Amino acid sequence: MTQAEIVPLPLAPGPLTGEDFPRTSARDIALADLPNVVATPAQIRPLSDRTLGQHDEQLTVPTYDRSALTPAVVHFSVGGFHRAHQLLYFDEVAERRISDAWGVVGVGLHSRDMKDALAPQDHLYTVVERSPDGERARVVGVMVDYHFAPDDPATVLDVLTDARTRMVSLTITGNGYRLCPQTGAFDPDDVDVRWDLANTARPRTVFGYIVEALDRRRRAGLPPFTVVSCDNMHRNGDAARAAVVGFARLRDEVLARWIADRVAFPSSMVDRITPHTTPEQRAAVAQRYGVDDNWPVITEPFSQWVIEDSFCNGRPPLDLVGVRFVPDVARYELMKTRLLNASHCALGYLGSLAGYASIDEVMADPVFAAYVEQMMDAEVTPLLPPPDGIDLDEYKQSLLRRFANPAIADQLYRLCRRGSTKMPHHLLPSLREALDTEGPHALLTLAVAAWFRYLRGVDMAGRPVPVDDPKSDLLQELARAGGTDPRPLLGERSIFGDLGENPRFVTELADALERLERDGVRQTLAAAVRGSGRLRP
Ligand SMILES: NC(=O)c1ccc[n+]([C@@H]2O[C@H](COP(=O)([O-])OP(=O)(O)OC[C@H]3O[C@@H](n4cnc5c(N)ncnc54)[C@H](O)[C@@H]3O)[C@@H](O)[C@H]2O)c1
Ligand SMILES: O=P(O)(O)OC[C@@H](O)[C@@H](O)[C@H](O)[C@H](O)CO
Repeated sequence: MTQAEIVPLPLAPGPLTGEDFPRTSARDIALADLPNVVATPAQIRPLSDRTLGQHDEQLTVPTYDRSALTPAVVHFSVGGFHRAHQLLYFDEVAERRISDAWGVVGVGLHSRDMKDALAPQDHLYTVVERSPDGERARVVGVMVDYHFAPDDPATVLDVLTDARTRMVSLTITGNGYRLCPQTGAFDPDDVDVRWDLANTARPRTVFGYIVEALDRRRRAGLPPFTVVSCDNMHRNGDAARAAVVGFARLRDEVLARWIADRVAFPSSMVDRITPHTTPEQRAAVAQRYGVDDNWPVITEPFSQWVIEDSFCNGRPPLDLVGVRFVPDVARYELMKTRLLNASHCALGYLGSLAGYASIDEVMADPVFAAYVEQMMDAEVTPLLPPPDGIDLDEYKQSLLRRFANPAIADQLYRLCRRGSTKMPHHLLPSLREALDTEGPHALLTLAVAAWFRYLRGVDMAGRPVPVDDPKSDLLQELARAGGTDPRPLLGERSIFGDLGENPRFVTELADALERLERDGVRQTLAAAVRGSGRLRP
């Protein structure tokens, strides 16, 4: 294979450059045009410790001694995002010879797929960063082991109880916390929670594992580990604390108090848009880099991680590789979730109803691009706390560019999943605050209308759209029953709180639903943003 023209990778856009993933690693690679020459089947080699370095020269591989890594982090739910984000930072710590004390052990709870993919390749995998200008690929080596918990709960508990384990991190999705979105209370009646209380050595939930391991550590006189949530949720550290302590309380009040006093639950803001890997992308990675990776990850160049500086068993030296430790992460998290994640929800539902499949297609439509820019500027930004050194205009412009990145073609179905968890965290708070303060909110209301319409399971042309939500049965039934009357759905107080009792909002939402039905998505959006100067009449 030939070396394609190397062009320097622009740092991720926007004023937060200082916190972006560093580009100065010893084995840092430049963004390259896609190689023209592809590997022949004979040149494609499986990924393993033994074959490292036998792939295309553009594929950078770990240069550190993987066998020297100490397993210190246990991560629950290793999906695309964990592999594109947290593991890369830890990989960088090892690669720069900052420390070999922060190896990561992955744990899966629900599917054996990741174990089947990673175990045969010594837990190595490829991350490909793609931008419109090109891409670069890197093999990550910092994952030292992986367990599928239902196969071997005793081993997972042993690893968690091991004195070398100093941090446990989570990407278990918002639903995994079993907290009521409105009250924040832990659900003691969850069927898996009940199971875990009766089967402490064979838990099903993350909390069953964490609490049993903390109990064993307490009894053995070992210090606890820090629990770091990396899920997109408001104050995700508090959510993790509420769930862990809430679960422990159901077991043993003394243990619950020990956990509440001794365990640190820092909140974090995490950001890197990471779509699901498609079979075509896997094949392209094999052809371009000569590596047969069972499950590569495709992601964007931008990456950001801001963590509250609160650790109870040593802090990993992540500050040396671009992570920002701060006293309070709230303003970063609000900026990110209410601008990025809320926009993802809005564009996901509106774009899907209009027949689009990926967000770059949506952003290429000027009506949608103007809509989301206007929603962020006029309706969300005025409600955000003072940004403190962050240029919000630049930040929003960088979001528009990131959404429009055709090289990752982020799937709309991914953005539309779990609306019943995401809308209450990312979008409804802005809407509620705008209503309370008499602020503009027509575009946020349209996003809610689009979600309601999406829940009927078909787009505006009658084609099916996937409704992937833990509450899908109930929500779909209510959405279909209501039609353009939002009241049945708004009656779900666990999601909407008292929004359904605001007559003004109910009328506006009904009107938005009727307009979507009557005029279609594009025309409704165009009418809503016209006058902003962003869209010509
Ligand atoms: N993909 C991104 O762009 C991105 C960026 C920032 C944050 N995140 C967050 O990371 C989390 C995972 O996202 P992903 O993109 O890796 O998704 P993914 O679909 O690739 O992986 C999700 C993982 O979570 C597990 N999971 C699902 N429900 C669970 C539950 N109730 N309890 C425990 N585990 C559960 C799945 O088994 C899977 O391993 C989400 O909360 C997401 O908000 C994702
Ligand atoms: O992963 P979810 O389902 O919580 O949300 C979908 C996307 O909005 C999200 O994954 C973003 O891509 C991510 O938050 C970017 O950092």
